Amino acid sequence: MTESSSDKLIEALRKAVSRTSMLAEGNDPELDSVVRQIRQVITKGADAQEIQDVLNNAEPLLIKSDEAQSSRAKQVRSTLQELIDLLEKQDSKRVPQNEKKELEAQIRLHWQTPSKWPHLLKGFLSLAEKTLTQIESSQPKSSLFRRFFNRDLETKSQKNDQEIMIQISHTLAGLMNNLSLPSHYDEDIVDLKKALLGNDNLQQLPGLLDEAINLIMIAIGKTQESLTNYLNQLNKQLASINESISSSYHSQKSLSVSREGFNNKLQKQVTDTSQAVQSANDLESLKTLINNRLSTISSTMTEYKTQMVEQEKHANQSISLLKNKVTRMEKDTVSLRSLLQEKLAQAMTDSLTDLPNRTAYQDAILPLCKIMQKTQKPICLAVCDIDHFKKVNDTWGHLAGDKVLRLVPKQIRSALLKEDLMFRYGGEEFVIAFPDTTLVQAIERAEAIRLAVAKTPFNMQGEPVSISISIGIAELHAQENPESLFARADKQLYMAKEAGRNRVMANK
Ligand SMILES: Nc1nc2c(ncn2[C@@H]2O[C@H](COP(=O)(O)OP(=O)(O)OP(=O)(O)O)[C@@H](O)[C@H]2O)c(=O)[nH]1
Repeated sequence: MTESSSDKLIEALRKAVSRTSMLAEGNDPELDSVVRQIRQVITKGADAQEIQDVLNNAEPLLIKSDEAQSSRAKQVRSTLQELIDLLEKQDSKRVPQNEKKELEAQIRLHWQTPSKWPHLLKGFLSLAEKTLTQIESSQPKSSLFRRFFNRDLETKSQKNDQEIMIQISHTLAGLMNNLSLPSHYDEDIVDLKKALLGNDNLQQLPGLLDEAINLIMIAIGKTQESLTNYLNQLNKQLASINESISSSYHSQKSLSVSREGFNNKLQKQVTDTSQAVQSANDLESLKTLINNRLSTISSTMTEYKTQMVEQEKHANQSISLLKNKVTRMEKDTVSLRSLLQEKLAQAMTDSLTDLPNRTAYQDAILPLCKIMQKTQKPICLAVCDIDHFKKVNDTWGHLAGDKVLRLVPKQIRSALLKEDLMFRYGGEEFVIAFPDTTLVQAIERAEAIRLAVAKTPFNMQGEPVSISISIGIAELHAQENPESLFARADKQLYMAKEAGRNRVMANK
């Protein structure tokens, strides 16, 4: 995993966790589907960009849900306060002030924490009981507490009590409206609301209050279960980030000390987070804990990134130096190679005729013969020599001789196929290789060459001069080497000269 994608992933996870309280609720079907999507993306180990995209889509819903939760919390706070006020209305002197102040302090502290709502409601229940007990002891005949549990005859004070009870019931019913529970609890809520609103029996109030608390507990319980699953997945994600970084660290041994420190640090942070998640037991503290942990991990990552950027800078500088050196070396090699090729070509080329020279012949003839032998194709060699060339030099001068040496190969070439290879073997001697050519075909070709030269009108200092060539030919035998082939062809040339020149002789 690269640093930037790790950063992105950390950022995405941070965002996800900052919404943990909403993600865990699972009460809004629309939000539920988004939450499921987010979890799937995280569980399958998608990359940071994918997670980011899903979270971005979820953002408006999460904000909406966040606002809904905040308004529910406000509703809970005002409901509890209304319930306390109702008790006070009954008989302010009978409400135990210490307990009341304690309960109000608890409400101020915890009204925003859903997991504390049942606790706050129980606090109210206990305050109500204490208040009513005191009323009972001071008014034994018309005890509200007694009437709470035993149907009594209607009295003036009972009337008052019933009014208060109705108000309490309505207040609780209002709270039920705002209690966000999964849809399969809808029926329970409706039943409870009906019971609360239609209730004229004081005795049933504590039971209804308990039922309300139970429903809240169910909501909170579900939230905690979802949150625990979510955090477990999150924890696995953190461990996998750690593993990726750790394996990436191991694969780059050169960046040793700083990376080792970073790796240990990160590993410890992830382990700590894992342990802390296990031991945390309420939503709010889990949310804060994960946020803090991720923030620490994020800073470690940033620190690591800075170090890596620095190291990368150094590495880039070295690489760039190395690259320049290699480029220079490559350029040198290219120019050296072309110089070498040039020299080699020069060494292989005859400067007077521009034909491949004897060295080139020796380089080419062996592989050529081998290929022909291997493929069982015929190959013939012709050795050509200008007749009485010494006389040309002697009569017309060396420059005229050079001119003849340049013109004769051109005439020879005119009678060759493009596959045929011609070399200046030395002095006034040329060698021609006829690949894939039988002796009969080669003799025909040589005859054409001889004629082409003989027919060419050479002109020396304004005088027409006849030039001819003699040719000796041999065909390569199976297993024969090029030296032997040349020797047989050369022998035929000698015989052609002996026979009177301007002729082709072949070793049949
Ligand atoms: N102008 C010129 N003459 C060359 C060159 N190379 C070799 N020669 C001359 O070619 C001549 C070859 O002579 P010989 O081998 O005796 O040949 P030849 O007797 O004249 O003729 P044949 O008996 O028919 O082969 C010599 O005089 C060499 O000096 C060259 O590059 N330029």
